[in-house]
Amino acid sequence: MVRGLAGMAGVAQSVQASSVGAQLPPEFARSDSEHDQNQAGAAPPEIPVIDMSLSCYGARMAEAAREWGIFQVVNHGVPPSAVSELQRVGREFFALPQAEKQRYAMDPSSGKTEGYGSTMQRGGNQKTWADFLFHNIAPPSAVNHAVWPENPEGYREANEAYCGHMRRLTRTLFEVLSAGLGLQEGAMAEAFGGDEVVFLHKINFYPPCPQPELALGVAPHTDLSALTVLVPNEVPGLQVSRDGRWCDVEYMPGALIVHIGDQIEILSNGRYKAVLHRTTVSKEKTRMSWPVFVEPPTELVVGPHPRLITGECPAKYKAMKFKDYKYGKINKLLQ
Ligand SMILES: O=C(O)CCC(=O)C(=O)O
Ligand SMILES: [Fe+2]
Repeated sequence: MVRGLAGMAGVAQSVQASSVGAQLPPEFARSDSEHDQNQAGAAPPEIPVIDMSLSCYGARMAEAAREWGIFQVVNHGVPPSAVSELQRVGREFFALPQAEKQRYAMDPSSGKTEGYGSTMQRGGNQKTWADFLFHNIAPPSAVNHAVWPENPEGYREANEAYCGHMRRLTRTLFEVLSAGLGLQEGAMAEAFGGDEVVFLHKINFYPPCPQPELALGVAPHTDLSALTVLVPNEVPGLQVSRDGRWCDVEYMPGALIVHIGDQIEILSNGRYKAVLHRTTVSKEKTRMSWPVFVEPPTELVVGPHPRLITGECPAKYKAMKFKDYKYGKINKLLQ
């Protein structure tokens, strides 16, 4: 499995600034192995949609986490106004002049992993067609408001309001997914740090690309997080790998997309699967997405839950501090 990482090695130059020519600059071209594996024939299977207002949704959600590692949720309780306000401030931030966005530039080489940047992946040889903004939104001890944009107006309020909804939704997802493993409802929340669980907000901005069939917005990867809750805009592009083919995630107005990340796969000792995914880009349209990565605090050790290690099913993963896992994955030392 390719275990790349979305968007950690940032460079200040923006993709938006590169998107003027008729041809794709060569450093953005996909490698051969990432060209479409879609075969002709049967229609690809559809990503599960879970209606959280139904009484029996828990079993379906657990099944989706086992079989797919991704699902969409509807009737999730996050008000549409909170989502549209989050999208508005994100759109308006990316519409600001380059110099203003640059004030928030990230610089991972000096330890500044939050802020604005462009993705450069796989040893820096291949760029992906995306600009982004990263910052923590919770808990308060992990938040640095200096990297939150001052403009547009309402940016902070929109992020804080959305964060409250993410905390509530995540609590429910953790409970349901714990129960699906035969664990106590509170097991997952506790294993990922209780009130100290970290919410990292990212905004992805994929401008129109002159040769979209040659480029990718985000290269194939699984998320480092425990889970990720993502709002897309209406432009399709997210794909997940299933039985050797890439399946499109259909845009469903009002739905949120939940990815199982590496930490839940590890905690569940492989019963739930972190989803391998990537994004394609469009020739005419700007795609945007707003993922919130729900992560353990950096010093917390995550490993398979003791109740899920048995004689028949020994531990499949090494327990380690989240910061060591992150470092290892970013530097491709794992696997
Ligand atoms: O834009 C998307 O839909 C997915 C982005 C993604 O996978 C990521 O930022 O980790
Ligand atoms: Fe991702």
